[in-house]
Amino acid sequence: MKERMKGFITAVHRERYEVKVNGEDLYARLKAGIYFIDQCEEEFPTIGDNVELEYNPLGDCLIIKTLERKSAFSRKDPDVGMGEQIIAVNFDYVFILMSLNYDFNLKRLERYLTASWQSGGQPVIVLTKADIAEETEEKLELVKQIAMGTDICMVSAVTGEGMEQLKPYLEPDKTTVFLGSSGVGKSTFTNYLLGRELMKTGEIREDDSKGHHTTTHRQLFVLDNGSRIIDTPGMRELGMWIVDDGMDFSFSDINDLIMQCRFSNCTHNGEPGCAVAQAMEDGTLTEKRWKNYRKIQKESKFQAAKESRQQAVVRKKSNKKKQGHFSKMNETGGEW
Ligand SMILES: Nc1nc2c(ncn2[C@@H]2O[C@H](COP(=O)(O)OP(=O)(O)OP(=O)(O)O)[C@@H](O)[C@H]2O)c(=O)[nH]1
Ligand SMILES: [Zn+2]
Repeated sequence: MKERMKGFITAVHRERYEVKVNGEDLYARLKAGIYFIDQCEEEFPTIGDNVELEYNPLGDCLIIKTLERKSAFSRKDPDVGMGEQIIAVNFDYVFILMSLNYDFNLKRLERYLTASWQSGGQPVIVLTKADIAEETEEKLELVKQIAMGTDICMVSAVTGEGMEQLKPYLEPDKTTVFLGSSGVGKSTFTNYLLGRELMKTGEIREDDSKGHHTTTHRQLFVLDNGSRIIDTPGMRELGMWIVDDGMDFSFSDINDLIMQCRFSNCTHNGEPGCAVAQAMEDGTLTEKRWKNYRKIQKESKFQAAKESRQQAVVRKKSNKKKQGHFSKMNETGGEW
């Protein structure tokens, strides 16, 4: 019997995982007989996952089980039918970043809050760019009205003001993810917390199967006190998705109903076998909630269309400045 151990995934490469096992960094692979079989019951591990593995003193360990997650952000993945794409797991806090100027949008904040509560993590509202904000008192009042008890911090990554308010969350062994639209200052904020240039230190050199070096971006950062930050590209996209199809997060009960309608193109206006109508009849769905769903759905479509137009403009501008360079996109993000 091989020795079994528990580990924590700190990085995901193409086929290998970096795992912390009893304080030691090891490489691991998925055990094929468990993960690559038809009807595999294990979730594929991702950064932040706790796993069980078979220790191999001579080479890569073998991951045999993905342990239960205490929190997760996922998204329905259109490429895998009904499948789900896991974005981040096992975080304690979700910092919802919103800037106090261009990005200030209460509807969106509401959506981020709902998504955060549903993820199992605890949201904390972080209002960024306090150094250049105007009408801060008024805005803070508005945020308080929808925050419903969620802590609110106002910070600047440029002057450092307000940062001490985040200390109670950024504790050793706690994990935080950031949620927010492009340009709110996530990179600047992460750099501030790390106290160094992320782009310079965040790169991993990896040998691919043909011996070429590839560079990927590190996605789990450990602050000096041992507190962890997960920063995956998926978390960045999630911000946009929540605004796009916020429905998937806030109204999962209604989504489940809609999937049960007899006709896949049911408009829920009296068709036979409509699960929405049925639920309203049994009283499991109130008319008020249904109306609210319809209303937000309409707004979210409108908002998504507006944002994709804005994004297109920003992209065009930044491509002109520098052919699609990523860091340039970050900078232009702050201009609108
Ligand atoms: N004045 C001021 N500017 C800031 C602050 N934080 C970020 N910025 C600026 O805002 C712009 C966008 O910041 P980023 O950190 O790149 O934003 P981001 O959220 O990482 O953007 P994406 O990478 O597109 O998701 C940059 O020009 C930053 O210099 C702040 O606290 N105060
Ligand atoms: Zn229906």
